Amino acid sequence: MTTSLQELLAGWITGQRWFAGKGRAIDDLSVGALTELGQGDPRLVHAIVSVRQGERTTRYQLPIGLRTHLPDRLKHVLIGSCDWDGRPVWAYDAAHDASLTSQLLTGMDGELRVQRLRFRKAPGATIDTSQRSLVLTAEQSNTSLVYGDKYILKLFRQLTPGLNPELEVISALSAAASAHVARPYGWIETVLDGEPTTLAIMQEYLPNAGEGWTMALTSVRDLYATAAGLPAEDAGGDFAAEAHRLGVATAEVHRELAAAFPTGTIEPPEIKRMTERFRRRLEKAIAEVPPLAAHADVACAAFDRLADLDEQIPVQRVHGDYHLGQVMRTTADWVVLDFEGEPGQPLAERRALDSPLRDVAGMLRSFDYAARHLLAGHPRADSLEQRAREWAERNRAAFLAGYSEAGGRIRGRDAVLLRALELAKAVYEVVYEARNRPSWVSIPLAAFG
Ligand SMILES: Nc1ncnc2c1ncn2[C@@H]1O[C@H](COP(=O)(O)OP(=O)(O)O)[C@@H](O)[C@H]1O
Ligand SMILES: O=P(O)(O)O[C@H]1O[C@H](CO)[C@@H](O[C@H]2O[C@H](CO)[C@@H](O)[C@H](O)[C@H]2O)[C@H](O)[C@H]1O
Repeated sequence: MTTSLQELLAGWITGQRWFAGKGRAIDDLSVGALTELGQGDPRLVHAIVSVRQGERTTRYQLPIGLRTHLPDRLKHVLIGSCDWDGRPVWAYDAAHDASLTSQLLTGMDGELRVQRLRFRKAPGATIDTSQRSLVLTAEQSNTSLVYGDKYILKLFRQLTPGLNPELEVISALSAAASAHVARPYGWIETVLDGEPTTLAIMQEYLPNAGEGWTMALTSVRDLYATAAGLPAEDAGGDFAAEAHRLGVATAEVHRELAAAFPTGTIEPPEIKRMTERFRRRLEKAIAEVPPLAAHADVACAAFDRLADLDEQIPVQRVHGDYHLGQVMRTTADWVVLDFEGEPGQPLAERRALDSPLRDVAGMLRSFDYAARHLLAGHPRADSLEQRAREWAERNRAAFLAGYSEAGGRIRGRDAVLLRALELAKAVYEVVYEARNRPSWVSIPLAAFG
């Protein structure tokens, strides 16, 4: 008896890093759309599957490879054996097969349409279809393929109907000649629930760039290793000049976003509603992570002060999930990645206008994270606490100075909004860490001190 592709997928999908419903049984897996992207051997098939677990149904995108003979190099991504067109074949995760992923490049270059799949090329782009792909090992909720040193293609695994905010933003900023985004080359889309839905985005790959988070940690490590008493500015690997430059880049990105998309203001009654939302999230977070209760008064005091703010707040499109892991330093400047907004939020919310200070708050929190995350389990944690504080303060101040000097607005009572946004982000982080990295919960908890 042969196993159906459906049965194979149900057994395989739960073990994938990007599968969001780990730990819960699958009640049903159905293949919603199956598109053959070729006829040969190997052959590429694009599947969209719906996975029902209890009340929740989630759709995932799967590029599946089919071969009659499976080479050793693909055995680690085997899904199983099934019948296809009356013949037994091996099915495997095609993201790892460069001889099949090249079809994604040629598809975009030729603006291919197959059934409901539509391959698109960015205006004015030329795609070099000879590039071969490798899967990025740090894959998390999505799968990224790097083609040579030219392109990076992000395949969204979990699908949400609608235009992806990332594509919308990088297309607009790239058209406005921004120095702070990696230019788009193409994308793949389909229609889900009647809405055009982005399946993958291909951007320029930044081959010699350093990740902001890694660079910041290198600096923190240097400071920890420096003799006590030596000020941060005299320790090797000081990051403050980079933090300042990042502040400048952030203000420029905000200016570009404000020029490319609508802007507005929110009035005091809406500000009150916003603080009520913050309070509700705090209550839910406390129910999930009880140690947060000890800090509730600090957060509530900040939210109260915001609720009393009797002035308008300017709003515009923002990044929405801004932190050091989302920025890369090229030899020329800082480049911002991943304009997708906060994962897990509905698309409408992720595209909604917001205060640019929300991004500023996100990055300020990230400096605190970088300073403290090496403390967990460190034998000299107590004595290094002061150094961590010093590093965070120095880089937060440099970032804010760069942001203001480049025209980013932080004046008057903006500090009240910034503080409330920082603590709202810390509440989000407490829940995020409790779910994903429980040993890190102490980092956002320290934000309420
Ligand atoms: N244009 C790029 N050039 C080089 N590396 C990139 C580029 N875009 C992303 N990366 C690398 O891929 C990682 C994940 O990218 P990101 O867009 O944040 O994906 P995810 O949504 O899965 O977190 C980044 O941290 C970075 O190391
Ligand atoms: O996966 P994304 O990059 O979209 O963002 C999520 O994961 C981030 C962690 O990787 C998380 O950020 C938190 O940890 C960072 C260090 O790893 C730190 O710099 C951030 O300040 C902190 O919020 C992010 O919140 C989450 O949405």
